[in-house]
Amino acid sequence: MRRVLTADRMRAADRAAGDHFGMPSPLLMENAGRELAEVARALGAPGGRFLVVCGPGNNGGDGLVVARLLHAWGRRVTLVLVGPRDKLTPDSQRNLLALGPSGLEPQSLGEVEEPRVGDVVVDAIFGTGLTRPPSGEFAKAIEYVRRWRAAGAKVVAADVPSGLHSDTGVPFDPCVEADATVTFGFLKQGQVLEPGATLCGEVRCVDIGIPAEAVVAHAGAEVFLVEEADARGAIAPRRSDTHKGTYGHVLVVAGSLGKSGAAALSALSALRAGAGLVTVATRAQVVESVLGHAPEVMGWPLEDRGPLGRADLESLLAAADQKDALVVGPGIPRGEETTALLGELLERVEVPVVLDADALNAVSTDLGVLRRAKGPVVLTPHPGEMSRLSGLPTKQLQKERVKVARDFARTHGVTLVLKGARTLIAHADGTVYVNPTGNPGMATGGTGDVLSGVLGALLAQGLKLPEAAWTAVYAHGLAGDLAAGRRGRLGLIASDVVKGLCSVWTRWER
Ligand SMILES: NC(=O)C1=CN([C@@H]2O[C@H](COP(=O)(O)OP(=O)(O)OC[C@H]3O[C@@H](n4cnc5c(N)ncnc54)[C@H](O)[C@@H]3O)[C@@H](O)[C@H]2O)[C@@H](O)CC1
Ligand SMILES: [K+]
Repeated sequence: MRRVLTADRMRAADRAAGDHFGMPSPLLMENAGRELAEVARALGAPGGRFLVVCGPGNNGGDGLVVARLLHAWGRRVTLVLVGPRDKLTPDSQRNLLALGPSGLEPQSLGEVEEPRVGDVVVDAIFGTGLTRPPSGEFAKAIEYVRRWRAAGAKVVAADVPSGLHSDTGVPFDPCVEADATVTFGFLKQGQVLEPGATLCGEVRCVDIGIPAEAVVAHAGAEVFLVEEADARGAIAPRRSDTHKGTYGHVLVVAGSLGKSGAAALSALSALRAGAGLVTVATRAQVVESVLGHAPEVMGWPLEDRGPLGRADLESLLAAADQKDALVVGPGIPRGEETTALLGELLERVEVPVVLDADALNAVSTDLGVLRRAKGPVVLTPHPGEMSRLSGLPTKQLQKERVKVARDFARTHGVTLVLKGARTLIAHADGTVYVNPTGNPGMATGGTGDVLSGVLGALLAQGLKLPEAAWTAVYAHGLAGDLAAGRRGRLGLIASDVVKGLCSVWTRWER
C-alpha cells in the first residue's frame, strides 16, 4: 500500500518536517529540485535543450533549482518566469538570487525559441497550491507547454502537471499533459485518480527528506493506492490437507429470463476465484440455462412468479443456510417488493452480502435497509448506480469520487466499491483504497457480474473487509489487463476476464 495525500496533508507534512525533524523548506526545495533535475537530464537527448517554466509559488522555486543545476551540469537551459517577480515566495526569491552567478536570465514566453524533439520542458508553473482555473499569462504558459509537447519535446512536471487539481485528479482548462511527473515525498490524490493519472504520465515519487513520521495519521481519512504485492499477499496458498468445504460456499442470487448469463458469469467467476462450491438461486424457468453455461454450478430454483418479492423470502433464507457469502443482484427481476425483500434478507443473514446491479437500484429507494443488515455488506455500483444511491448527478459525483464514496460508506456502515477508471473501495471507517488495475476494454457488459462473483468467492474463503474488496477489485482488473494483453481491448468480453482470472492466479502462485 502506498499512502496518498491531499494538498493540505502534504503541506502539514512539509511544515512538520521543518518544525520537528530538522528539514527546513529551503532544504526540501533543494532536494526536490535536484531529484527533478536528474529525471529531466535522463529524459533529454545528448545536446538537447532544457526549457524550465516557473510559476509564482514554491513549485516555481523547484524549477529555479532545476535551472541552476542543469546549467551547472553543462546543459543548455532556457528559463521562463511567469508572473510578477516581486510576488515570488521567499524560498523562490532565494533560488532566483542563487541563479546570479550562472548569468541565466529569465525570458518571456514570446522570446523563447521553440523546442524540438530531444528537448525537455520542465513544467514548474503550479503544483499543489493551484486552487482555481489558471487564467491570463498562466493559462498562456500552460498552452505553450502543451504546444511544445505536441512539437516533440518531452514534458516533465514538477510535483503535479500544472492545471491539474492535486486532490480531485480533475484538470482545469488548460492543463499540462506530462510524459513524467516527479512528485515529492508522497503520492498526491490527483495523481492516482483519473484523468489525473493519465495526465501525469509516469509518476516517480522521490524522497526529499520528509520522514514518514512527519505525516500525521488521520484515522478515517486515509487514502491508499493498492499494489500488486498487497493483493497477492491477501490470497493464501492452498494447503494440501484441504477440501472443497475449506473454500466456502457462495450463494449467488441472480438471473431472470433473458439474463441467465449474468447469473452464470457471476457464479463461474466465483468458482474461478477459488470458491469451493457455488449455488445459484434463480427463477425455476432459468435454472437449466444458467447451469448450461457452467456445469460445476448448482441450482436453487425459486418458484416462478415475476419480480423478486416477499414471497421469495423463505426460499432464499433456506438457500442461504450454510452458505459463507451471498452475491445478490446480477440480472435479478426487480419489482415493487424487491427492496423490502432485500431488507428482510439482510436482517436475517449473518454472512457477508455483496449487493450488485439491480439489488443496488432496489436499495437506493430505501437506504435504511442497509443499516438493518446483520452481517457485513458490500455494494458495487458503477457511476450510474451510484448516482441513484447518492442522489447526485453522475457528472458531479465523478468529480469528487473519493468524497462521495467515503461519505456513503461512513453514513451507511458498508463497504462501497465505486467502479470506473481507478475503482475506489471505501470502507465504513472512512479509509479509501484506490485500485490501479483495469483498462477501458473492460467497459463491456458482464464484467461487473464477474467482479461480484470474485468478491463473493474471496469473502466465502474467509477474507475480511475491506481486504476482500480491494483484493477482488485488484485481481479483477489485472485479469482484464492480462486478457487485453492477449486479445486487445476492443474485442474484450467478460468471459475473457473470467479466463484472465486464471492467469492472475498462475502469476501469483509462481
Ligand atoms: N512547502 C514546502 O516545503 C515544499 C514545497 N514544494 C513545492 O511547492 C509546491 C507548493 O507550493 P505553493 O503552495 O507555493 O503553491 P504552487 O507553487 O503550486 O503555486 C500556487 C501559487 O499560485 C497562486 N495561485 C493558485 N492558483 C492560481 C491561479 N489559478 N492563477 C494564479 N495564481 C494562482 C497561489 O496563491 C500560490 O501562490 C509543491 O507542489 C512543490 O512543488 C517543494 O519545493 C518541496 C518543499
Ligand atoms: K507543475
